[in-house]
Amino acid sequence: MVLNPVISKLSGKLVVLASSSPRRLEILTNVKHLKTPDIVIGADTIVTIDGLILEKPRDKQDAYRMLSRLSGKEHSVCTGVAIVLYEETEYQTIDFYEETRVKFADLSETMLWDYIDSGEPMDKAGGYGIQALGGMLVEYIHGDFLNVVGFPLNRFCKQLDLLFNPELASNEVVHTDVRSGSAVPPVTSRGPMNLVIEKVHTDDLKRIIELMDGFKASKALFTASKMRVFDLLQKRPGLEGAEVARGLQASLKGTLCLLEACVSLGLLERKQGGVYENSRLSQRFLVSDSPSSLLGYMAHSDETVWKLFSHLETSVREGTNLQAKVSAQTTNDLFQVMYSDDERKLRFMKAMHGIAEVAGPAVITAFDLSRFKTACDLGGCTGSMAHGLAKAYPRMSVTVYDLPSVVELSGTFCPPGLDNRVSFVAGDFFKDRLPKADLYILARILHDWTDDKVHALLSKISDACTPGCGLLVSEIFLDRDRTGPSQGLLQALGLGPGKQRSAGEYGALLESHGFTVSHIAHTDSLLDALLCIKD
Ligand SMILES: C[S@@+](CC[C@H](N)C(=O)[O-])C[C@H]1O[C@@H](n2cnc3c(N)ncnc32)[C@H](O)[C@@H]1O
Repeated sequence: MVLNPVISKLSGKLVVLASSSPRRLEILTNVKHLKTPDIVIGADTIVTIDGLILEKPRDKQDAYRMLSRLSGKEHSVCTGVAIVLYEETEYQTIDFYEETRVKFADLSETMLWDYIDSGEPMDKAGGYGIQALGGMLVEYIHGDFLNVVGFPLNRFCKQLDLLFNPELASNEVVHTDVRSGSAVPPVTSRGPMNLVIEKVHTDDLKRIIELMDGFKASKALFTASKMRVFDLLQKRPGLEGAEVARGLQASLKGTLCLLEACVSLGLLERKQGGVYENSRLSQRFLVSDSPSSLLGYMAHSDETVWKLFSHLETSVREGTNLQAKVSAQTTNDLFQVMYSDDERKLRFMKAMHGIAEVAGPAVITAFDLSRFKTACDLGGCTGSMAHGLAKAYPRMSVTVYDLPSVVELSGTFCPPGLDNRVSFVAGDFFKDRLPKADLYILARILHDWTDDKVHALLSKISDACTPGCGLLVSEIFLDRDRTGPSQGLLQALGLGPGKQRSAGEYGALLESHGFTVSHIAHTDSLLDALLCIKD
């Protein structure tokens, strides 16, 4: 096909590219000169692999997750394009998508991080740009190269050809939607230019509103969880709104609003006949008897964290920690504050248990720990991680070490059958002698403490270790430049005296106590992990 005659159909017309992508703008402006307003072209590109859609990475960690998922595999790049053509009082829409298969080479950690640190992945679907540095990640492609860059020019021209030369239309399937101005009067009365909402603006607007409304979504989730909406619908799927209201002993109007909000958030589904069912998400995380239930974490977030965050401004202004703000206690030990109330303590333990059950398996299996025969999980709380370790490593015995008031309640969380290899020891890891072990674990411990306290604890662990002993640290690792992940940076806002750190910062602390970092794993789960060995 000779492209130029087709594309020249656009000259003399003002074409609005409804996309913020500079790459699409470049592809289109290279082939035509834009003048009068008649056509809007919208396009968006996604990358898909193993049934997952990868859009633009939120932050470096997200880019890392995407690129390591793509490493060594073939994936699809799909660009959807919509062309809206205005002619007098009518407009016509054509939409299509183009798919290109791309195979990535096996990427080393260094290559991945060098590429992420170049900053290139951040505004690109799938986290790479094939036209620039990202080209070095690619082994081969099948299909249109420009489609991977962001705009399938060849297919676009074919569609224009069909549009301007309909007599040449082949059997190709084109979705065309012609509407008359009289059918949609408000549209035509405003004129075509008013219809052009730049995608960049709508995306930005959506993002900012989403952030502003974040608290409403959280509170709707907390409330539905607290009122056991998901448990009710798990037991009795397919209830109507009025039946749910009766089951919850709540008002019909309020219940319907809550159910509809939950549908919009993907927590519930409304089926034919207007009945409600749990979505996959709520079946997995919001039902009490699910093994991955996060209801405990939800209650802690609602009852404790939510209240703390209502003091955020004061804490930022005064530099005080949020815990101290609400409790009026002078101690810097947030656990003394947290555990001063039994109900709050149990809620906290349930929260820790829920997260450990969900995120623990990725940490436990991030490295081969089979050479360690005894482990001690310092601050191991309910023993969730310890039971996971004992299950994953059948020759390992694990001691859970935590404060006496925690150990006295941890029995209620124990799964049956494994108790002989998991034991609990009560003590204070800053003051008391640590149990002997080949492997020590600090899961979500160090972020709660200042550097001084971290040094004190690491020094005790180092003294308890013989050469070859391991220490596994699991935390949310911040990116090297502290620009993400936001989950870690938001957690830092609610911390007491503690601090979020990068893997490099943890490594430096550990090395100052005679440990050598052996492996770092950025898991796809909530927590990352670092394994180091005593010199
Ligand atoms: C944030 S939680 C993490 C729990 C668990 N490691 C996990 O990942 O689910 C911190 C734990 O450290 C324990 N802890 C705090 N101070 C302690 C101390 N001085 N000695 C022993 N354990 C302590 C707390 O009781 C709590 O269980």
